[in-house]
Order: sequence, then structure tokens, then C-alpha cells
Amino acid sequence: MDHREAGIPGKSEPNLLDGHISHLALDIGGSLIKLVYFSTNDDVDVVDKAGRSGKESLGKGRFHFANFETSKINDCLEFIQTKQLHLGGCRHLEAPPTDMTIIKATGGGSYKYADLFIEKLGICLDKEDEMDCLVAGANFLLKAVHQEAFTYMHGQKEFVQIDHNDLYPYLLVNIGSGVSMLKVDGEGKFERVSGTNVGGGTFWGLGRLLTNCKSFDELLELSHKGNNRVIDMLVGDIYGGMDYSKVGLSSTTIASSFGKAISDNKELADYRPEDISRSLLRMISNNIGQISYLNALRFGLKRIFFGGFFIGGHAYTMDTISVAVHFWSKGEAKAMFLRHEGFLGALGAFMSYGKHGFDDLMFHQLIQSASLAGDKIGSPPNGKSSENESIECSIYAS
Ligand SMILES: Nc1ncnc2c1ncn2[C@@H]1O[C@H](COP(=O)(O)OP(=O)(O)OP(=O)(O)O)[C@@H](O)[C@H]1O
Ligand SMILES: CC(C)(CO)[C@@H](O)C(=O)NCCC(=O)O
Repeated sequence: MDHREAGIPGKSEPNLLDGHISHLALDIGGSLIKLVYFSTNDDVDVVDKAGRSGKESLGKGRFHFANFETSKINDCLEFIQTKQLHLGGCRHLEAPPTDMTIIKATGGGSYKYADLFIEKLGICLDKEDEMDCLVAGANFLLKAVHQEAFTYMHGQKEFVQIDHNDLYPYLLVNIGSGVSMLKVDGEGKFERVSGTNVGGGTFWGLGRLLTNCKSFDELLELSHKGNNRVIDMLVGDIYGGMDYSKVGLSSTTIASSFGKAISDNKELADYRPEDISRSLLRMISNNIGQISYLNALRFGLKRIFFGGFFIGGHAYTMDTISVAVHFWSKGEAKAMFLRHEGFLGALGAFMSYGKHGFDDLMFHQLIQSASLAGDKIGSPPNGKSSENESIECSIYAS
């Protein structure tokens, strides 16, 4: 479980049980469950921007993020129970106080596990469409969070200044278990233009079978120490060490992922798990980068934002995707990444409380907590390390 919480330097960690958890939203995917919850600070005045009676303000506080493997859903239920996060749902205005708590949820698991949440926690999952939530989450992060988007190529990270008046259209590529590609034209205006079944689940599933790794983090760690050239067939392997310059292929370009394995006369056990993991990561990242570029080309989009937990701030994954987009677009299109890339759906589900009890939920005066400066790149490969991240902000109902 990865649990990111706020910690403003100079201040003590908030005790969530003492503070007020106002809302919880969930994204239950094929691989991971993502939680976003909002806690208000005890020492800050609660402000109702509208000042109208009967309307509630969430006040000033912070978003917290946590995630669990979907296969360990019971751990997630226990976490919610222990932290009493479910008390931060909402009730239908007309409903009697004893009625069930409603929690906004998205992802396929909001259907699959609906009965389990009722049975174990007495929570009714109010389902929001997964694609609506991804787009709402991405738009929120891009518009409201300072230094959310960045480019990453050849080890260089550069934050991208987002011009709110020139954000659309863009291509959103969400790399979860599978991959969804959405052309985003505005708030709530989008189309799912493509997808691929070769995604994060493919990397983890195939990788587990080929290397016997016991965790995703272990597989990723291996890829850092591997050399894909041991297994991948390069252009140079085919062209006797030469480039195929006439069509723009250098000798070091991968001609065929895993292609060397056809002629090496080796068994699986003869290859190092490190090299297998590296080839696999490169194959999948490269493929996604290429399909993304082709879809951007299809609609004349220059900006591609990548989300989803597969990315997880991992340098090599981002580098491979960026190089693929750069290579295929001849430098025309740009791959950009998001710091809270795994939580787009959960944030989007959170935003949808605006449609339910809190009219026109408005996010205002957003301040990033200093602890958000914790950089995932360079930290241990699971991106968990010490980066306690949260987004501090004020939320008003108007
Ligand atoms: N600790 C982890 N355990 C499992 N997978 C992880 C882990 N960390 C990162 N991943 C990667 O993230 C992917 C899941 O990403 P994400 O949570 O965005 O998708 P999902 O919502 O589970 O899937 P989908 O949207 O397709 O239902 C996994 O398939 C894997 O590649
Ligand atoms: C099925 C979903 C949307 C579930 O999140 C995702 O895993 C996905 O986009 N898969 C790719 C499906 C396809 O377009 O081939």
C-alpha cells in the first residue's frame, strides 16, 4: 500500500482522526484501487464563499492519496474503516440520517465490488463514468496545480507552463492495466478515440511469468539493472553493425523486441531477469508512445499528456515514451507527464461531488504544500519512498 499524506515542513503531521475528513472518492481499477480524500485543518476557519445558509463549505484543507492492489481489496476496506474515511461520504439531502453513506466511485471495480462495500462498510458506491472522471481529474490538475505537468527526456525534467486559455485540444493517454486514449476538447468535452490492450497489466503479467518476480516494484527494479540489447534484435544485428540510414534507422534502433531469442538457442533460464524486464518495459512503453503519436497525428494534436499508474514517475518508462513520441513525430509532438498521474480517475470522482449535494463545487486558492516538492524521479522505483504528497487547497460550495 502506498499512502501519501501531507506534511508541511515545520508543522507536525496532521492526525487525520483528529482532523475532519470531509470527502472520500475511489477509483477501483483492474490492478489498483486509488483513494482520494480531503481533510480540513482544525486551525483554519471554514469559509462559505456564497454565505448562503443551508450550503456547506468544505473549507481549507488538503487532498490525501492512497492506493492498494485490487487483489487486496480487504486491506483497502480495513484502511477506510480504521481511518473512518467512509464517514466523510455524503447522504441524500432528503434521506434520513440512518440511511447509507454514499461514496463517489469510478472504475470497473465500482460495479464489481459494489455489494462488498455495502456488506462490509455499509457504503453505497455512487458510480461515475471512468472516462468522465479521467478527463475531469486531468483538467483539474492541469488548471489548478502549479508545476503539475512536465516533460522528461534523456534524464532531463522540465516543468511545463500551462496556459489556461490554450490547453485544449490535447490527447490524454491513461496507462492503467489497459490503455485509453482520449481527445480532450474542454471541460467534459472529450472522445475516447483509441485504446490498446497492451498496457501496464501486460508488463506486470508477462513480467511476472517470465521472471518469477513477486511484486511489481521488484520487476521494475530489475529493469533498472538490465540491458535490453541482450534480447532485442537491433537494426545493427540485421545490417552487420550498420545504420539503415536511408529510412532513418540507426544501428541501435530496436528492429524486433525479443527478436534475439529466436536464434540464440537459449532457454528462458539462460536470460537474466533484469534483461527480460528491461526489454519488456521498453517494448510496451515504446508501443504506447507510438500509438499515442499516431492518434495525435490523426487529430492534429501537438500535446499528449500521459497518466496512469504504469508511469509512476519512473524515469526509464517516461524516457522511452518521450523518445518514441519525439522519434515518430520528428520532434513535432510533445509527451508530457503528470505528477499525480495515477489519481486522475479518483480526483475526477471527487470532483463529481459537485453534482451531488455540493452545487458547483469550486476549487479555489490552490496552494501546493511545500512537501509536494518531493520528487519522484530518482527515488526508489516504486515511487513510494518518502514523497509524502498532498495538494493543499480551499474548496467552496457556491
Ligand atoms: N504496486 C503495484 N502493483 C501493481 N501494479 C502496479 C503497481 N505500481 C504500478 N503498477 C502498474 O500500474 C498499473 C495499473 O495502473 P492504474 O492503477 O492506473 O490502472 P487500473 O485502474 O488498475 O487499470 P484499468 O484502468 O485498466 O482498470 C499496473 O497494471 C502496473 O503496470
Ligand atoms: C477497459 C478499461 C477502460 C478499464 O479501465 C481499460 O483497461 C482499457 O482502456 N483497456 C484497453 C481496451 C482497448 O481499447 O483495447
